[in-house]
Amino acid sequence: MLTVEKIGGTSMLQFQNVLKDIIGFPSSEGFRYGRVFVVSAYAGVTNMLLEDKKTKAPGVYQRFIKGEDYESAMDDLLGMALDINETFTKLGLDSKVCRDFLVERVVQTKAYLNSMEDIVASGYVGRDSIYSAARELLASIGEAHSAFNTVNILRNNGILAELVDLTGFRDSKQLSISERIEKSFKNINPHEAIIVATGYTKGIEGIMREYERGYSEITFSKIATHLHADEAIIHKEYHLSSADPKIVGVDKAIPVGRTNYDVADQLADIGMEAIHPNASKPLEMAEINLRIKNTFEPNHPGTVISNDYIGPQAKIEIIAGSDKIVILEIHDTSMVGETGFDLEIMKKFKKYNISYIMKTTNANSISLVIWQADLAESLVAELEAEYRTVTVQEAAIVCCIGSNIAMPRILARAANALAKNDINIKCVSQSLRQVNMQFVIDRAMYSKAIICLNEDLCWANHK
Ligand SMILES: Nc1ncnc2c1ncn2[C@@H]1O[C@H](COP(=O)(O)OP(=O)(O)O)[C@@H](O)[C@H]1O
Ligand SMILES: N[C@@H](CC(=O)OP(=O)(O)O)C(=O)O
Repeated sequence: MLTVEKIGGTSMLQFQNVLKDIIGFPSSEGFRYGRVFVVSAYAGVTNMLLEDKKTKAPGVYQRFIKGEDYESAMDDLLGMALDINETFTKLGLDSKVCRDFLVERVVQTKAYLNSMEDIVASGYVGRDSIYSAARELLASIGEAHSAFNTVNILRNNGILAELVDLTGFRDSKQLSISERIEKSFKNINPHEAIIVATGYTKGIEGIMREYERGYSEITFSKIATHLHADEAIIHKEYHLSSADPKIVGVDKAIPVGRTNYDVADQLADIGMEAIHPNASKPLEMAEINLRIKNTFEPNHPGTVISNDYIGPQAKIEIIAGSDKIVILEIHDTSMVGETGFDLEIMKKFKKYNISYIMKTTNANSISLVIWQADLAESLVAELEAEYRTVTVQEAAIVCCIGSNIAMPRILARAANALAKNDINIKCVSQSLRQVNMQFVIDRAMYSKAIICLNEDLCWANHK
């Protein structure tokens, strides 16, 4: 049995639970090797290195690119990381060894950043490529720190453990992410020791550049497919739940239990943060099941995502959505009966590299939901130049998703739940495959909509 398991940042901060309940001790029941752990940085560390994921408060990287004092931000980061280390000494972490490792990385990174600053000032090299290298370099410290500590704690508890450092810190070889993973695992036998790999992988394409935050799930999914794992497991702060526990409350968030990769695609499309949008596809293609477990409920089997699962009863499994979208509508009376009208609009979307989330159409209008971050004023101007009316509204999208929702009344129930709560549906869509009903609503109503849909479609059936 070989499993590849990712441990999220919030769980890493509670390492006593990871050690006792997830990894265990050689003397404890059920302990086994054959496990590769891919670890994220401790929660908060990447925020300090780059910028806060939610509030965007600047970290070292943002200060560096703005020409501000990044060195003291780096010192603060080091202080915070060493404080985290202190909390683990009672678990067996060797303060001196772990401190020396971290200090060396931080000192060397400062030196790299200083040189980069000089190169940018010289004007000989483009800023963007230097900044993007700095972002990669800084991000890698978070996972190097947590992976190094993990191996140190495991060894000090009599557990055989090997570090696979994918950050390539002093490695000048130009390898892609997949090549580095392949090379690093060449002489590793996961059945002889617990393997701990950094969630950050250095590669010529740049894991930050390609996948942005949450990238450790990309490393995880690439390792799982490379090693042909029997199962890929993500250990997280919450179960994969019927709705975001932070919105509906943990008591109303029902663990999904089982679902399929079709549902995972729907979640990826709206950027649902519980799984990185690009992580599940390679696992699906390799026919590896993905299990999402709650670190703090170790005996609960969690949720298994597989290729062919169809729920035995028709039900909504997940309510998800986003309040970071806009709806764009093209209305033109010349559209009716015209062939290829949509094609011209799509050519513009392709030119701007925009993938839409939802599309609905009638005789003379086409509505598209896209990420607000993708909306370019010049695209709107181009559309306005060609079509009668172009409307853009900031909005939110809520989706009711399930592997088996093809049943009468379900759409009516969802619409009714929104109506009862005075939430107007601006636009609606459901494809023939019937796995996802999508509603565009007023942005201010987003949380209320998630709460009432979860209550009426998931919680009411669960009680
Ligand atoms: N249906 C859902 N089930 C579980 N979590 C969800 C769901 N929808 C949104 N989330 C959010 O996803 C977040 C997980 O974020 P992430 O940064 O990946 O955590 P971790 O540090 O465990 O990797 C949680 O904070 C939670 O609020
Ligand atoms: N630490 C990185 C990578 C990651 O995947 O973290 P987490 O598993 O905590 O979302 C980040 O914050 O983006």
